[in-house]
Amino acid sequence: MTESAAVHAQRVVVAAALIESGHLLAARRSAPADLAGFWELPGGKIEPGESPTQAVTRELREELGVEAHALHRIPGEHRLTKNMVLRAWRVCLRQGDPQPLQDHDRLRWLSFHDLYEVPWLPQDLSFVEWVSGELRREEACTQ
Ligand SMILES: Nc1nc2c([nH]c(=O)n2[C@H]2C[C@H](O)[C@@H](COP(=O)(O)OP(=O)(O)OP(=O)(O)O)O2)c(=O)[nH]1
Repeated sequence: MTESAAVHAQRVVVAAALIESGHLLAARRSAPADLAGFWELPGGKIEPGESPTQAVTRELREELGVEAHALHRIPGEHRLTKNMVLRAWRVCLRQGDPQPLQDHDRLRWLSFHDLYEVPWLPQDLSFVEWVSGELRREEACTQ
């Protein structure tokens, strides 16, 4: 890779929309100071050699102590910085009960009705909006 290509290489942050029984898992960030207290979809940066879905699985193992599987990407993306972009995946839980082991100090399972009760990071809102549509459809099917 040329020097200028390396400077412009894009780092991807993967975020997981973990949905179970009509609820989305939201995580409250504990650091850094400017993000602490805001809620997000758990995840992190893709490591060299990893696919996005492998990164989702690794991050959820590290941060929440669960085994999870990325099903498909959620449309859209958010540019975080010149070299970093946020993308999200719809994820299902395979094993375990999520715990805030790393980067977060609280977790909540949110239903369609309380999805916006927490202060989301603004950059996550388009993904939360997509999830809202999914949860509304799921709820309609179970009535
Ligand atoms: N994981 C995650 N990060 C988000 C979201 N929204 C958002 O702006 N970010 C930002 C916060 C951070 O600047 C960056 C991801 O950093 P991170 O600290 O979670 O990444 P990481 O687990 O790989 O940790 P590290 O390499 O920085 O130690 O993306 C989101 O929904 N999930």
